[in-house]
Formats: sequence, structure tokens, C-alpha cells
Amino acid sequence: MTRIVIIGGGPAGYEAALVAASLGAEVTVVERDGVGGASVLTDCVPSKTFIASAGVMTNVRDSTALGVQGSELATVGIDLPAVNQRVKGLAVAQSADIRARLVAEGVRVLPGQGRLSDEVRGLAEHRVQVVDAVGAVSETLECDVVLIATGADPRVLPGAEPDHERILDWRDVYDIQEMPEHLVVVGSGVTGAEFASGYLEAGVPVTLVSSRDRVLPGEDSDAAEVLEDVFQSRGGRLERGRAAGVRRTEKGVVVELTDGRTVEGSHALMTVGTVPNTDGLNLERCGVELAPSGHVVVDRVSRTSVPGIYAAGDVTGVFQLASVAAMQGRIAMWHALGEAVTPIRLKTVSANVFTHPEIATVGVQEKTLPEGADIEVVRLPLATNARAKMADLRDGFVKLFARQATGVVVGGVVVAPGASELILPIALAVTKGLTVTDLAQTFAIYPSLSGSITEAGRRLMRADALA
Ligand SMILES: Cc1cc2nc3c(=O)[nH]c(=O)nc-3n(C[C@H](O)[C@H](O)[C@H](O)COP(=O)(O)OP(=O)(O)OC[C@H]3O[C@@H](n4cnc5c(N)ncnc54)[C@H](O)[C@@H]3O)c2cc1C
Ligand SMILES: NC(=O)c1ccc[n+]([C@@H]2O[C@H](COP(=O)([O-])OP(=O)(O)OC[C@H]3O[C@@H](n4cnc5c(N)ncnc54)[C@H](O)[C@@H]3O)[C@@H](O)[C@H]2O)c1
Repeated sequence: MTRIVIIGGGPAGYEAALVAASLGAEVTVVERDGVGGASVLTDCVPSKTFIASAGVMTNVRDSTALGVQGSELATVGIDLPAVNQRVKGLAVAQSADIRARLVAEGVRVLPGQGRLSDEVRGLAEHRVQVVDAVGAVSETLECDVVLIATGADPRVLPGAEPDHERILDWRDVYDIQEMPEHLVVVGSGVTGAEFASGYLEAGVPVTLVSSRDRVLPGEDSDAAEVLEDVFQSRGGRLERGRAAGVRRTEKGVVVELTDGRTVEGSHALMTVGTVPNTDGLNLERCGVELAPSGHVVVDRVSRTSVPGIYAAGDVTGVFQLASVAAMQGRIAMWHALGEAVTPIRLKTVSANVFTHPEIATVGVQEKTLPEGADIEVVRLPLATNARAKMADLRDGFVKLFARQATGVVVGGVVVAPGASELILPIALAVTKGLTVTDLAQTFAIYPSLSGSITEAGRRLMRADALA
């Protein structure tokens, strides 16, 4: 029986464990904080749960336009301790569910910090030590396959170290007892944009410090523009600049920018990226290659430079998404256990920014298209959609990319409330090589936002030259 040790129990680790167990391997997961990983306990699940509450505030605020009375923002508010309790309760419950599933499938779950302890490089067998809370080795596991799935932690900007009271990272926010009087979010990547949008929705004055020309530099620029416009129209403040440091004052915090300007607030939320968790794993000693960024280098079937050692998830820096982490983990196990496996296809990954409105993307994107590429683009503003008009939704659009010659759909962007749900037909088309005609001939519900997707297909459909 193949013996597998997985270090890290987040989506990469637990999904890999489920696959390996179903294929008859002997599987041990070593996890230092809790099954479900940062994804479930501190990052993805908690932030989306918080955003669910904040989003209700937006619905209330916007309902006046639909003729609803008594919905003035002054009369509603967020009960932060109740929201925090809900966030933490849900995370703990989900972690327990995943743990129970692993145990039911015969996976051994060991608490502790895992580290490789191969004494000689290149052996077919590997060793993993489990270190307990006081630093003692509680067990040494011998195995045929190791999966490194240790995730990533918040990057700390020197001079802006979180004090976890006023200078926060995104894992601290569920411990504060009162809503910030004025939140300064530093960093406008996906994490910064989501929290800035969420707190603004919840009624907190927010300043977003963005070191780039546009927030969300990795996203479609039209989508980022919509987001900036909505953020500012709702009272959010954008401050272009790079933070050099953050210091506490008597009343709150001062964010110092590199050009000498300052931004004051009651709290600062640091969202300046992540660092992979590779410290103390003995990777270099065992010959596992790391990129200059510190991420573990893997190929498309999650192999590292050492036979029998795989890596998956945020520690690899390949698209930091729970869905990608999980797929990399599964692929690693299919490969290690001799199953037929398709190498990961990153162009088919769909991703969503949970702001208001949401931004969902899949496939090729405009900014990465080479000059003169054989790609046609159509963009339909949400404001032209009948259902959107009924719900008074004005901000957003559907964008579709297709090959000119064949009509095959190769990418799309949806900016709308619920874009995370609306992207699926485009993702399916991209994954399965469906054409704009396939989309155009699909019945969408009338009236529905998804009608804009089939309409985009029709706009790109060409007359049949053979008709
Ligand atoms: C604020 C925020 C919101 C996000 N929202 C989304 C979202 O909506 N959708 C989405 O797809 N992605 C989201 N992400 C990204 C997503 O959380 C990550 O891509 C995902 O957690 C990666 O999973 P993972 O298994 O690689 O790592 P993790 O979930 O980080 O799990 C790794 C685990 O390994 C443990 N570990 C580390 N070192 C050791 C060791 N030596 N021994 C034992 N255990 C160890 C850690 O404690 C952790 O529990 C978000 C990220 C952030 C920061
Ligand atoms: N909805 C989701 O799926 C979701 C949500 C959150 C995060 N994530 C993923 O997690 C990963 C990390 O995201 P992130 O947003 O935490 O990190 P990031 O690295 O994507 O963004 C950090 C931002 O901070 C900026 N920055 C860095 N130093 C700065 C400074 N001194 N002053 C001002 N700005 C500064 C950078 O320019 C960058 O735009 C990403 O891959 C992201 O996709 C996904």
C-alpha cells in the first residue's frame, strides 16, 4: 500500500487526502492549526461570510430605489460581535465537517508541524517529522510520497507590523469588537479590494491606499474601473500611493506614504500580499527547488524537483485560489498513484472578486492578448439587460472573447452582483471548447442576467458562409 504524508490540511491537502484514500493509499495529514487550513479558518470562508452580512446592508441601502420604505441606513447596522461569532462559528463547523469526512475515509489526522527529514537526497522513501507545540518531535513518519500543502501567510510590510488592535492583517478583523470609525486599507489587490468594498458596504468610512494606477491590477481594466467608480460613488476614498509604514497615534493610526503624504484613520488593514509557508520544512536540504519568490517550483502535475515529493496550493504560487489548490492536490495524488491524469489547465480557471459588484473572470483576458490576436470581443453593459433594469442594477457588464476564425469561446468577464454564479456557462464553454453559436442557441431564462451571456454569443455569431 502506498504511504502518503500530506503536510498542511487546507484545500490542497484535504482534497488530496480524499483522493488518495479513495484510491486505497495509507494517508496521514499533518496540520498545525486546524483542518480546512487558512482557507476555512481565517481567509476565504471568514471573509466571504463577513461580506455576506455587509452585502445585506447594500441591499437595504439600494431598496429605496425599488420603492421600499423604512430602509434608511441610519435605521440598520451591523452587530459586529454577532457577525464575528457567526464567522468564527461557521469556520469551526466547516473545519470539523472536513475533519470528520477525512477520518471517515480512513485518513489519519495528526496535529503538529510537519517537516521533511530525509537524511540522504534521492532515496525512494521519504521521512517526515511531526513537531508538537513545545518543539519536540512527537513522531517520524516513513512514506513513499509527500505532498507539501502548507499555504501562505500575510506578508508583513516592515514599518507596518500589525499590533492586532489598530494595525491589522486580514486574520485579525474578526477579533475587533467595534466597527472601525475610519478604516484605511493598505494594498488594492483582491484581498484589499474585497475588504474595502465590504467595510464600505457595512457603513464604515474607508480609504483604500492603492500603489497602482488602478485597483486590482491583475483584473480586467474595465472591471476595475467599474469597481473604482462604485467605490467612490458610495463615499469610499482612493489614495494613490505606496505605504512606507504605519504608526499608532493616540486616537488611531497614521499611514505614511513613500512620497511623504499621510493618511489618518482609526484602524489600518494591511493587505500587501502573502508569503509562502516554506520556513522550517527542510526543503532546500532535501533538494526541493524554490523560486526566487520562495514558492515551491512545480510542474503541471504538481511534481517538485525531487521524485516522490509533490506540492500544491498557495505554497506553489500558482493562482492562489482554493479551487486551484484543491485541483493541484488531487492531480498530485492521481499522478502519484498511477491514475490517468490531465495536467492542470490554468486558462480554464474561473476566479471571482467578492466586491460590490462582483468581478468574475475565466480564460484569456484582454490585457494578455498579443497584438493582432485572432480574438473578437463583445461587451454588453448590464444596464441594457431587462432583469438588471427591474432590479435597478446599473454597474457592470458581460464581456466575451471568442476566436474570430472558429467562434470558439476563449474567455469572459462578468461584472455584476452574483457574477460568481453567472460565470459558469462561460467557464463551461471555455473548458469544453464550445462556440458562440452554442451559447447563442442556448435558451436563457427571460428575464435574467444570464440572458446577457447568450446575447453576447449572438453578437459574436457570424453568418454561416455555407447557408
Ligand atoms: C482574505 C482572503 C480571501 C480569500 N478568498 C478566496 C475565495 O473567495 N476563493 C478562493 O478560491 N480563494 C480565496 N482565497 C485564497 C485561498 O484562501 C487560498 O488559495 C487557499 O487557502 C489555498 O489553500 P492551501 O491548501 O494551499 O493553503 P491553506 O488554506 O493556507 O492551508 C495550509 C495549511 O497548512 C498548515 N501548515 C503550514 N505549515 C505547516 C507545517 N509545517 N506543518 C503542518 N501544517 C502546516 C497551515 O496552518 C494551514 O492550515 C482567499 C485568500 C485570502 C487571503
Ligand atoms: N476572491 C478570491 O478568490 C481571493 C480573495 C482574496 C485573495 N485571493 C488570492 O490571494 C492572493 C493574495 O492576494 P492579495 O490581494 O492578498 O495579494 P496581492 O499580492 O495580489 O496584492 C497585494 C497588493 O498590495 C500592493 N502593495 C504591496 N506593497 C504595498 C505598499 N507598501 N503600499 C501599498 N500597496 C502595496 C501590491 O501592489 C498589490 O497590488 C491572490 O492570488 C488572490 O487572488 C483570492
